[in-house]
Amino acid sequence: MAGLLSRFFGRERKEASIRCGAVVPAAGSSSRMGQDKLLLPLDGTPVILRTLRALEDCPHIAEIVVVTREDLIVPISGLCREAGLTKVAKVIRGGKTRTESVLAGLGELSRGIDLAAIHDGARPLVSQALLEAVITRGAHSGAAAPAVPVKDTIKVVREGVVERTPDRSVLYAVQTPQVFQRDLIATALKQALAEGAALTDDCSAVERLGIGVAITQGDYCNLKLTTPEDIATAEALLTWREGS
Ligand SMILES: Nc1ccn([C@@H]2O[C@H](COP(=O)(O)OP(=O)(O)OP(=O)(O)O)[C@@H](O)[C@H]2O)c(=O)n1
Ligand SMILES: C[C@](O)(CO)[C@H](O)COP(=O)(O)O
Repeated sequence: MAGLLSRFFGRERKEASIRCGAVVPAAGSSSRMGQDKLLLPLDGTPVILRTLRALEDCPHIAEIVVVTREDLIVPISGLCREAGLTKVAKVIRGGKTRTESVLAGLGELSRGIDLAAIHDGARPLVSQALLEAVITRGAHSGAAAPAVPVKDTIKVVREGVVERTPDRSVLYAVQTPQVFQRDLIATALKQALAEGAALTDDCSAVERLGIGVAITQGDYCNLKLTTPEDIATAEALLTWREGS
């Protein structure tokens, strides 16, 4: 493990020199939303455009690779062009699973970019403060993710019956972007794929290697649009943020 850590985290970085590539998985099927969520207008602006604008505005991000479905390549490329986004280098086809989509995107980042921020296309409300914190931490520690403490009491339920109630004080809901040394996350995801592990986030691949992921402060506003009521929540959050 010490060998792995020194191989991936060996070099100290200075904040000024951070050059991060963003990979945006956007190749999902929106099955829980019931309609294609990435092109849905949120206060008049398509979800994916809000997500990409937030990444474009972050000074640490040098380039963006969007990974999407075949049928969305043209519409998303068009939106980026019309909006004048200059950091979106490629819009490519994704895979059957999120892990495959992320791996495809990592492979398309330019040579010389050795830090990757993986951010869901479906998280359009990510703030500049959150991006700054997690990218800086990822650059220093090799693996970082934003998270928020869970607010509800969580139950482990099997066959409709509560099995146990985990201690809430150690439970966090993890968000994106998740930021990693590029070789580390590529190696971790390839290994997870080869071993047939079904992952719901990218940190899990790194955790499987026994490597710690640092947690930075997440934001309850950085919600992932998953089910229909999330759209109404996101619209309300936008209005609330503009007023504050
Ligand atoms: N094969 C896949 C599956 C998901 N994603 C992306 O991963 C992010 C998080 O996934 P989720 O919100 O679950 O999106 P969907 O997979 O579209 O949703 P669902 O599971 O309800 O179908 C989304 O931006 C989604 O487009 C991807 O790039 N490739
Ligand atoms: C990566 C993620 O957004 C972290 O919260 C989340 O795990 C994606 O999960 P989903 O099953 O694709 O909704």
